[in-house]
Amino acid sequence: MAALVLRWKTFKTFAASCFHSSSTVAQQPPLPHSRFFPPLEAAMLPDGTFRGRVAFITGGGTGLGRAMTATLSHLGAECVIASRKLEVLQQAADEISGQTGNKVHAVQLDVRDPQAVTRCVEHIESLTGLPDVIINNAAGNFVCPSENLSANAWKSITDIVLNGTAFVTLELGKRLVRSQKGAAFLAITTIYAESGSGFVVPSAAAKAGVEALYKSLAGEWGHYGLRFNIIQPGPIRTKGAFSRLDPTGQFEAGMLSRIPTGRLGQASEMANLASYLCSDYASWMSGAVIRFDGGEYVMMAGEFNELHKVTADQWKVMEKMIRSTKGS
Ligand SMILES: CC/C=C\C/C=C\C/C=C\C/C=C\C=C\C(=O)SCCNC(=O)CCNC(=O)[C@H](O)C(C)(C)COP(=O)(O)OP(=O)(O)OC[C@H]1O[C@@H](n2cnc3c(N)ncnc32)[C@H](O)[C@@H]1OP(=O)(O)O
Ligand SMILES: NC(=O)C1=CN([C@@H]2O[C@H](COP(=O)(O)OP(=O)(O)OC[C@H]3O[C@@H](n4cnc5c(N)ncnc54)[C@H](OP(=O)(O)O)[C@@H]3O)[C@@H](O)[C@H]2O)C=CC1
Repeated sequence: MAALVLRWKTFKTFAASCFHSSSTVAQQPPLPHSRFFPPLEAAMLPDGTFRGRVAFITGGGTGLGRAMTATLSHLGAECVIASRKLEVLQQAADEISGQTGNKVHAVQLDVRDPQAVTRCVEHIESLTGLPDVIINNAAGNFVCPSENLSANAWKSITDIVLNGTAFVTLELGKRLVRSQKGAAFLAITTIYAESGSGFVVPSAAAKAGVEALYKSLAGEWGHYGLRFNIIQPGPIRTKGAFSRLDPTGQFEAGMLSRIPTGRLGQASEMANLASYLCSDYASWMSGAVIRFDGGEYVMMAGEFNELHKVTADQWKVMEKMIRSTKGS
């Protein structure tokens, strides 16, 4: 019994030193040069930009989805947010609506279920009419060595991200086409949709599929008045992402060091970009893929960017060696 208690105490100490939910894991401060890149939180578009418009946001009750909903609502949109946890959605809807004075509706939906998507869209149509803005933001993800992934784990992520986005996009798209009503679609993917990434393979594959879906429909459905754009965010602190991708917090410092702007992104910045892309100010933008990552992608890709570590003295030595080399 004593041994069991000791093992439990040891585990609790380990857990306390590891898990995000514990107060012992400090968030990394931004790097000093991030002062050159201060995030602006206020909505950048004029008041009323979305007045008379309806926006549908999947996963709109938490994280980035919630921030995008808040900004669109602030700019005058009537919003509908949908995901699995109705209580979370309802609380977000009430809080946002309380702040903006505009209606926010909460609708329970598991995007993996095509029949549920159809029912949800029927409900939205009767509630607000077909939306003018559709943001496919809902996602699932976790880090895991691929040799440990079960078939169901693969299916769970790809069903939410790729199939869920396709079900929502096709169900709404077909109705918009039939009604001859234009709309702006936006999908939230990630920078590794382009490069691929180990340890998040189902997410990488599904997000790449979402990008192909959106770029394809931008070509096919433009003449129906439908635009399709994509944002690839870099790291922005949300509970959903960080708890599943860096549960111990140990990778955050390394991540910051490879972001040239020296800080994580903020949800409000992402919300401003999303609002712009879904607004009439961007009516000539379709099929665009916007990387929004503080420069992280190119920093990781550039073969020589490691030379940041070279000191001034080391550069002198290296330069001397290079200059003294004659011929090949
Ligand atoms: C080096 C990196 C440094 C720092 C990174 C930090 C920050 C982030 C930077 C960039 C982020 C870039 C991209 C981000 C993309 C995102 O999508 S983030 C958003 C994440 N949000 C969510 O995931 C929210 C929703 N998620 C969920 O609901 C669950 O996590 C879910 C598992 C996806 C789905 O839940 P559900 O209840 O439907 O599923 P389960 O029944 O629980 O599981 C289904 C099968 O999956 C297996 N599973 C679950 N978890 C794991 C795990 N951790 N490892 C392995 N397998 C797992 C589970 O066992 C089931 O399979 P089965 O047992 O075979 O049945
Ligand atoms: N934060 C970051 O650093 C980055 C995020 N992203 C992307 O940004 C988007 C938002 O992520 P973020 O806000 O960080 O994380 P969250 O976990 O907060 O957001 C994911 C949302 O998806 C919803 N969701 C999950 N599964 C389903 C489902 N089956 N049906 C309907 N809704 C579902 C969740 O709600 P519920 O549980 O109620 O269903 C939740 O609201 C995602 O597309 C993510 O891939 C991309 C790159 C970086």
